[in-house]
Amino acid sequence: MQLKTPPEEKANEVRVNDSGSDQSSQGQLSVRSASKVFPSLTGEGEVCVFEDVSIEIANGEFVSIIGHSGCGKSTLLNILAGFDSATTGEVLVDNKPIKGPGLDRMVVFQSFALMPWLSAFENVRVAVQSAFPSWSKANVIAHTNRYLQLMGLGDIGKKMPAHLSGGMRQRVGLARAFAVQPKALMLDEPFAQIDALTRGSIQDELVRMWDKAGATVCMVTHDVDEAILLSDRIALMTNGPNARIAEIIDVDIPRPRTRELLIESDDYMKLRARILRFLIDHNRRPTALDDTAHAMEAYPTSAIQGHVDS
Ligand SMILES: Nc1ncnc2c1ncn2[C@@H]1O[C@H](COP(=O)(O)OP(=O)(O)OP(=O)(O)O)[C@@H](O)[C@H]1O
Repeated sequence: MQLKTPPEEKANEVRVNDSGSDQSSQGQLSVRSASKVFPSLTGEGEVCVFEDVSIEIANGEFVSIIGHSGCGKSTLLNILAGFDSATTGEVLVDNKPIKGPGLDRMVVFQSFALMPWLSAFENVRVAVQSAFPSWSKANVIAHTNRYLQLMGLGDIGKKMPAHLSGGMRQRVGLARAFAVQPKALMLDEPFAQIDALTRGSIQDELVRMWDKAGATVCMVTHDVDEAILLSDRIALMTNGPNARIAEIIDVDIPRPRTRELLIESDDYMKLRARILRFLIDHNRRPTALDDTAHAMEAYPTSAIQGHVDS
């Protein structure tokens, strides 16, 4: 079985973009002893969502974060994206403090976040133009078309987001994110609103793009199978308030991974059981959900089963 290029090797690759200039694929993310405190929603006092969270994500690595609702996964992603800041601790990209959003870190949201007044093509083109202001118009258009095609969107560029399915919209979101050639990509439950069959093919496209682009990826998901299918490592968070990263698990399953191979794999089964056990043990309502059947319901198998069934 062929192994994917290791992250450290990918990190050393030099990509040549359409402008002809070299762009190294650096994108190391560091979260060091970070905490986040919000004013309480009741208006009284404060709530520490997570505390003492530390994780180093290497250049080109794909890391997923899993934990129960409210433990602060999206908050952590927002901090990495620069939309918010940690209350204490350090959050760095390539060893430099993150001070705000930037085109070196693109975010793909569950809700797609496309500009509804622009066509699919324009959504991507505008981002490419902002990222590479010195490029000629022809280069920007060619680059935009290339990424639309890579996501299987060659024919739909003129369509408006409202006229696209959820799967198509998310393909545009991913094309836009990768077209900017960011150092790091934050994915906030990117497939949550997409039906299981479409999800499988977009996940495949995501892996293909990621493998080509060499960007670091940090993804939040509730889907255990999706995390195992896509990730190099999976960080498991305890419940909030005061959530922490309890453990970070290596996914030592060779790439390329297919759903068919995964369901035959003992390593996959063991890993899946380990993560589900963690989630059951950390459930807020242990008596109501303390069996695997309920956990399977809460953490769907769609990423694997949906595709195999098709
Ligand atoms: N701006 C804010 N002000 C106050 N509290 C906030 C703010 N943003 C998030 N929170 C609180 O922080 C906690 C963590 O929210 P967050 O969305 O990061 O959790 P999550 O793990 O991503 O949850 P889910 O899986 O449901 O998306 C929640 O209790 C939420 O109410």
